[in-house]
Amino acid sequence: MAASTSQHALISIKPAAPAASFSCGKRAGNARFVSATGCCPGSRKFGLVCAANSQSSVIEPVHLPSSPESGSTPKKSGESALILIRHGESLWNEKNLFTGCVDVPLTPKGVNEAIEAGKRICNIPVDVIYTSSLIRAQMTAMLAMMQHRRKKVPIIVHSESERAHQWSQVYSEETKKQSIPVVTAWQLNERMYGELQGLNKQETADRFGKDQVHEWRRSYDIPPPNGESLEMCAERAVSYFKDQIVPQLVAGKHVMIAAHGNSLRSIIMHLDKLTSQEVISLELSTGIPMLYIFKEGKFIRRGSPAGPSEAGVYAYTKKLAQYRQKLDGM
Ligand SMILES: O=C(O)[C@H](O)COP(=O)(O)O
Repeated sequence: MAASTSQHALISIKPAAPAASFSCGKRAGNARFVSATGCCPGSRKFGLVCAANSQSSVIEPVHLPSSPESGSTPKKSGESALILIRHGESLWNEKNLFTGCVDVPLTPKGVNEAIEAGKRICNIPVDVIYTSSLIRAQMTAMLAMMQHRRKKVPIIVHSESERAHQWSQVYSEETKKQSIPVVTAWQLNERMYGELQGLNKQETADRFGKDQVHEWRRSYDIPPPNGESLEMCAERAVSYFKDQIVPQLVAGKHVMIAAHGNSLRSIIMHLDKLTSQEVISLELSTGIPMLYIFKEGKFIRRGSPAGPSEAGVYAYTKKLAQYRQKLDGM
């Protein structure tokens, strides 16, 4: 199997390994997730506190935005929207370099992708945004939200120190209603690509063989040299999703996650119950939003909203259609 690029498909399941068939909602086979048991040393590196210590920064955003009167989102509606978006093209995507946890910004094309992604989701409610601690995901989230018709202001929640937290408080309830908290979490970072970080993907394939490089890039449990496998990435990303993000959805909050090819692959693997064989073929394009509806404890995949007026998304759920009508009336 040739090393595949992840640039051309929204969320495509390619015919990869023999007998790997994809069916949405199929039970997981040998996919397994282990809860993170401690703080990643990387949390210090990124200047962020670990999940266990950052409860307030994650929980607090629930109080920040909106009430139904503010044109925001219905509470306890029994369903919530979950938007996943891989960051737009980065400078190292453009150069075809392994990036991992190296913190590089978007290219102009990536900026455009983020803006276009924002247009696709501009009618879908968002109450809280989660991004990784990396600038390419944060830029994508911000640029996308600039397109939203509700025109709320995304505000990064700073939790790196008590002072940063205190000094970024907002003292107007009205202003808070017009804001969307943006929670940054290292757990959503791209998989750490180890000694491949900074290497050219094509040159690496030429040197080590394309099968070896494909195994490093797409297998579930084989890590690149001194890096994280998808399984290791899932241990932190899926644990964070379950511990911090699912409670928001359960509380009726609509959530957007801007993250990375592999941290999102691990979350999608969990949501769609893909097996470790099936996930090999899962590819995510840069800057394409994907919508899930969380209802009665289940995640229903709705694909990618094709545009701001895509009928299917709004026809599918009454609540989204009502939200859209409200925006039309504003
Ligand atoms: O970290 C990277 O290089 C990319 O964001 C993802 O790379 P991959 O498609 O090789 O996993």
